[in-house]
Amino acid sequence: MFTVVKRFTISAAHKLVLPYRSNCASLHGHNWTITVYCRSERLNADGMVIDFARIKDVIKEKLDHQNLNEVLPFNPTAENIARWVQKQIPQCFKVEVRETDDNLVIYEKE
Ligand SMILES: Nc1nc2c(c(=O)[nH]1)N=C([C@H](O)[C@H](O)COP(=O)(O)OP(=O)(O)OP(=O)(O)O)CN2
Ligand SMILES: [Zn+2]
Repeated sequence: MFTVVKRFTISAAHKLVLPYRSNCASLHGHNWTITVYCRSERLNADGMVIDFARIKDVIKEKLDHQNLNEVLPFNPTAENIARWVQKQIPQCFKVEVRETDDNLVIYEKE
C-alpha cells in the first residue's frame, strides 16, 4: 500500500452563517493549510498514486483567492471544507484543514 501526502495553502475569504453571535459571521480571510492523504495499492502508468501537483491544482483552482461562500454550496466551515476536499480526489482518504495555528479539523472517509 502506498500513501501520498500533499500539503499546500489556500488564501481565501469566508463568513459563517451561525445561529449565535460570532465574529465569524463577518467576511474575513484565512490562509488555510490543507493536507491531503491519498492511498492506493497500485501505481498508475507514471508510477504514482496521484501526482502531488494534481492534488494541489484540483483544490486551488476552485478555492484559492475566492470568496468561499460564493464558490461552495454549503457553510464554509473547516469541517465542510475538509469533507469537500476529500470528495474531489478519489484516492483521498483523509484531509486536514488548518485554519490557524490553534484550529485544526481532520476528516477521514468512513
Ligand atoms: N468547529 C469550527 N469552529 C469554528 C470554525 C470552523 O470552521 N469550525 N470557524 C470559525 C471561523 O472561521 C473563525 O474565523 C476562526 O475562529 P477564530 O476566531 O480564529 O477562533 P477562536 O475564537 O478560537 O480564536 P482565538 O484567536 O483562538 O481565540 C470559528 N469556529
Ligand atoms: Zn474564519
